Amino acid sequence: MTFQVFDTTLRDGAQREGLTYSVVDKLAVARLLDEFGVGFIEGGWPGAVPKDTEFFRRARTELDLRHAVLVAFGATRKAGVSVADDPQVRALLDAQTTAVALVAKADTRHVERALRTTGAENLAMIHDTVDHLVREGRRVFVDGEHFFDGYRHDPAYGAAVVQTALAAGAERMVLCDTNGGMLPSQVTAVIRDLTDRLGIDPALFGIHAQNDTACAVANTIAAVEAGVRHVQGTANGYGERPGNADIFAVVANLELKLGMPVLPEGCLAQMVRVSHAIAEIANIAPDTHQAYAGAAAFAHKAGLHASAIKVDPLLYNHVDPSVVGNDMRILVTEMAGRASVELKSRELGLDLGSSPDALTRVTKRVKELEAGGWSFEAADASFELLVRSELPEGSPARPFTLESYRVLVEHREDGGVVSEATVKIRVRGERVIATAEGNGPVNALDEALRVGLTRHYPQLRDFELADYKVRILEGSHGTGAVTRVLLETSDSSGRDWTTVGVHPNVVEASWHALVDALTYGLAPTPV
Ligand SMILES: CC(=O)SCCNC(=O)CCNC(=O)[C@H](O)C(C)(C)COP(=O)(O)OP(=O)(O)OC[C@H]1O[C@@H](n2cnc3c(N)ncnc32)[C@H](O)[C@@H]1OP(=O)(O)O
Ligand SMILES: CC(=O)C(=O)O
Repeated sequence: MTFQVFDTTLRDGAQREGLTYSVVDKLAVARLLDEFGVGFIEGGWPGAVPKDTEFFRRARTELDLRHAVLVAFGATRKAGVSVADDPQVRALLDAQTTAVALVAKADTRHVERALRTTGAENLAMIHDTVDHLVREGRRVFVDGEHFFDGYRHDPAYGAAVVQTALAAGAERMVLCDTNGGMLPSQVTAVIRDLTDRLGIDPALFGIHAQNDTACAVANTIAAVEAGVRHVQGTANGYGERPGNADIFAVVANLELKLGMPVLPEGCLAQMVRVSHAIAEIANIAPDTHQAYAGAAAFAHKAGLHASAIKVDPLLYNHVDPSVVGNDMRILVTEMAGRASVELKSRELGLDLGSSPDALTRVTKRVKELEAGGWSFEAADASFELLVRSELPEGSPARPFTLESYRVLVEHREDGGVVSEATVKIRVRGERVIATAEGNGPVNALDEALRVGLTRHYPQLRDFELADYKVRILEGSHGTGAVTRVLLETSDSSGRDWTTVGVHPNVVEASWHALVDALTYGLAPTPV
């Protein structure tokens, strides 16, 4: 039976607190999911959510999906109502998708207490709705809500729901862990028991796992190992409460661990791009530590890791990062050894391997500086300048030498606060005194330096201070607190680079980061 990858980013994913898609967002996410190669995209609940009705209307002309089938989601008919007269069911047909997913109650406690009807009427609701939609030419998937809880409570009723849905023509019966409370062993036990009880192929089942025990991906994989051949999930695990099974981790595990080619050729490598693009649309910062797709998924900090990676990257990576479109990164911190520093330098295009003394000096220097509060992990440009200073060719010359700087903060009677900075510097043999105002001391210093330097370095006009982060670090070993500043600079060519400065005084810490930023950015040979 064909394996089905069913994405519900636009339905269950949209149930995440704080996430709201516009119709245009939904169309863009659907295109991305299609590029990732999922087989089904559940677009929302037409008739219940006006935006979803509109999404399906526009999808008809604006989406040209290559891999995926669009699915409209809704509920079984209401109790005591004829299916043909149920406006929600009508709305599902009006969405004009080839496939429909129906949520159906599968737990007697929900039937009796939430639906306030009988088990027999709920089975009739399932039968009538599936039958009606199939007769209207739809492929129908039935999501058995609270299936696992319900089955553990009353297995005979859970089995009756499955039989009813499949007999009425449902293509797959999706077993839902709606409250997300299952563990993998419990998922396996229910599927085995259900399969034995009904004597049917578990490939007819699907799995939809919420993540309340942080086991959604594991539960999904357990279901597949028990024979299920339809998996549901969402991009980056977005969803109701803690979320849903992360479709990226599910698919990568299936392809790379279980050897099941569930995506079209070449699509797995789109993962990181698609994951980040969807995060961008959802306006949620990508989770750096997300398995497979996170920027830190293959980032190595420990010196011992790096020393083995130098021999063979796979010694410390569970898969080759490039198969999911990710990269391995070496982080240089206080935990670095010589191998980490050498590999990181190589990543930056510098050869420390043939200068063992320089390698030792840089490693020692990194450890000393990190002990004093510096952090090179996110400040590649400062690290690169440090490495270059130890190489025979030396670091790029500072674009100026400092005589002094001074910063004033003026609180004005009208409530305005203005900073003013004066720098006295030597640029190419010339003494320059420059003054500028800014909205803060660092901005004023940056402006004053630009005033003083731009005549000699016109490209400075193109530099932009993109981000500025300050962290106060507790003093250790009896020293006072220090301030660490991370400065991100960018230019119009798309280059961006981060520098670090540390000092008890925040302005001086910022100054160090600023000087590194200009030195790096103005280096004659781009570094
Ligand atoms: C497990 C899941 O996450 S499934 C997805 C859930 N998603 C959503 O709920 C998002 C969209 N929902 C909505 O916009 C609204 O809840 C609507 C339009 C569906 C319903 O709104 P309302 O008519 O105001 O009803 P309300 O939300 O209060 O209650 C749901 C109704 O559906 C009924 N219902 C619940 N589950 C089912 C089901 N599986 N099959 C049929 N009817 C159901 C309830 O009994 C209740 O009926 P009642 O109004 O006759 O008591
Ligand atoms: C259908 C669904 O989202 C659930 O049961 O969790």
